[in-house]
This record gives sequence, structure tokens and C-alpha cells, in this order.
Amino acid sequence: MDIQELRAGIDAVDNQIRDLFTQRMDLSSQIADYKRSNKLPILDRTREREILARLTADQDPDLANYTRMLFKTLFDMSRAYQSARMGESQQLEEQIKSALEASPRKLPQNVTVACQGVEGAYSQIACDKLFASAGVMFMDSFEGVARAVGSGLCDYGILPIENNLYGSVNEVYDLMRKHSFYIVRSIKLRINHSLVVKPGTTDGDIREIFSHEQAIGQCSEFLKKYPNAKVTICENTAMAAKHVAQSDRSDVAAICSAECSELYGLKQLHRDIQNSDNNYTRFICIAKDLQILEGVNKVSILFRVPHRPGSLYEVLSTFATVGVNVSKLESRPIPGHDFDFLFYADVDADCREEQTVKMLCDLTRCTEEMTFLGAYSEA
Ligand SMILES: O=C(O)C(=O)C[C@]1(C(=O)O)C=C[C@@H](O)C=C1
Repeated sequence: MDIQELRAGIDAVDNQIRDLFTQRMDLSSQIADYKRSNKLPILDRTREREILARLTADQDPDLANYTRMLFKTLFDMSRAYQSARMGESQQLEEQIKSALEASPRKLPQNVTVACQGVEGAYSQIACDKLFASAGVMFMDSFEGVARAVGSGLCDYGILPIENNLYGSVNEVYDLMRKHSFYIVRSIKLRINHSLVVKPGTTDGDIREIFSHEQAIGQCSEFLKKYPNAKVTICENTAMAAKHVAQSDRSDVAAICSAECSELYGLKQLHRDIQNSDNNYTRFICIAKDLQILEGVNKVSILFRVPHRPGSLYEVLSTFATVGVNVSKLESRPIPGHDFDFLFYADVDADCREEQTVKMLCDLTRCTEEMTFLGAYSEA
């Protein structure tokens, strides 16, 4: 066969592919309508896997790889078509616009705020800096804080998100996907830890040291001075201090703040014991509904991209196109999904600007999943 005949054959096949593609996209759009009415997510990975397995089962293995590539691209397009149909980006645009109109200008003051731990926790110190006269409700866990805000029990919640020396508080990142809440403010708190004991306890007595794992990590150099002491992790530094204060033992110590030491009647045996003086923790203030307060300059999002070359690049280039700096990019494995990761990004952008809203809408199209976590300023 000469090349002209072969090309005529390809043209005929291409016409069929185009017609079948149109037919497929039309069916996909009808599925989008069904999913919207039944509140189902666009992505159905099990269904995609089933299709790939069925189509490649009796194919030559070399060709099967190409079939997989072709169909993964078709799924990407199908999902993008569905999300445009479902108006995901339009919903986001409307949500931001109505929050800009309805939000208070500043954080209201006579409110109830959920913090994890007990009196004296660093979260409470962060809360006191953001709210002059809030009622604080203490929760057992970070998840308790997210739940208190989600259920409306508390107006706001405070959660630690990262420490510049010890890194991210992974549990809080995981909560962002599990619970629906928005970041409305963030605050950077300088953290100075002390080693505290009951009056009378001396350095030589110490056999066990209690604290939160982040504080233990931040004081790892100092802890080398106590090779014989057991280090025990607590939920929170304030809980560690309370535990030491209430213990009958005189061989225990806690790592916590100076404020906490005073609150529980303990003595600071050593101050500023953290590995570096440049020790900061960022806390986020969360609310159930989106609130965009005055002076916002940061946006946080959570997203998932397909496993194909260039998919993360596409997201990053969306930021670059509008000249937006990415101040943080963190990836977290998705529980129950092998080697599937979620990305969390903080970007320096003003949500009151049209181009930021457009950028966020573009992101809903080039990601498999995109959650807008809020627009806020950092103190
Ligand atoms: O079957 C579905 O649920 C669809 O939405 C269709 C489709 C596809 O294009 O085949 C698209 C997205 C899903 O992730 C799975 C499959």
C-alpha cells in the first residue's frame, strides 16, 4: 500500500474517532448532570481502573501501555468537561464574591473559640493575641477543634499548622480534607520553651520529661543533657505541665511555655531551651463559613493532580502566569490510596482582585480535586 492509501485509511479512522469522542463527551456530560443531582463526586477512580483493565485485558502488552495513556487522557478531558458543566469554577467565584460582601471587616471579639489542650497551651496564647475578649473552649484533640467549629459549637478554632524548625503539623493538614472549614486568619508566634519542674526538683532528680512531640523536636539538642531521662510524648505542652504539677513524683519535668509554668505553679529550671532562638509556630484561625476579612494577602488551597507528566507543572504555571509567589507547597499521602498525594499550597495573592479569583477558577479545571481553604492575612 502506498502512503496516500495509508493516510486515507488514517483519515477515515480519525473521522470515526472524532465522532465517537463527541458521543463519549456527550455521555460524560449527562453523567455530570446525574452526579450533580445526586451529589456525587466527579472522580470515580474505581470506574476508571475497571475501564482500563477491560480494554487492555487481551491486548498486546506494548499496545496496552498506549491504550492506557490514551484513556487516561480521555478521563482527564471527560472530568474537565464534567466540572465545567457542573460549574465548579462558577460556584467558587460566586462563593468568594458573596463572602467579600457579607464578611465582617475584622475578627469579631465576643465569640467562642476552640483551642486544643488545657489552659496555658500555645494555641491559647495565639488565641489571646487574635481575640481580646473571647471565651475559650478547650478540646482534647485537633480534630475536636475542627468538629467544634463544624458543628457551630464554637465560632472559631485555633490550630497549629507548622513550625519553622520542626516542620508541618501533619495531623492538621489531614484534617483540612476530612472536615470542611475555612482559614480566616493566621498568626506567627515566637516559641520559647522552658524546662519546668515542681519546686524542689533539681536537674539531678529528673528521670522523665513530658511534652508535645513538636516541642521535644525543637529542644532535641538540650535534651541530650539528660541521656538517662525517659522522654514521654503528650497531647500538648500545657497538658505536660499540668501532669507534672499534679504528679506525686519529684523526678519529672515538662517542656512548656513560661506562661504555662506560672499557671501551674511550676519552676523554670532552664529557659529558652529550644535549638534555635528563631523558633516560630504558625497558627491558623478557622471558621465554618468562608469569611474574607480586610487586609487579606494569602490564599490556601488543597489540590490533587493526575499522575501524568506535567500535571503539577500546569498548576504551578497557573500561579506563575499571574505572578503569584508560592510561599508553601506541601504534599501529604491520601489515606487508603497507595501513592496518591494531595498538595497544599499557600500563595501570596489578594482574593479581592479579579485576577486571583480567575486564577483559582482556572485551577479547578487543571486539577482532579481542588478545595479553596480560605483567604486571610498573617499577623
Ligand atoms: O463513569 C463515571 O462516573 C464518569 O463520570 C465517566 C468517567 C469517564 O470519562 O469514563 C469520568 C470520570 C470518572 O472518574 C469516571 C469515568
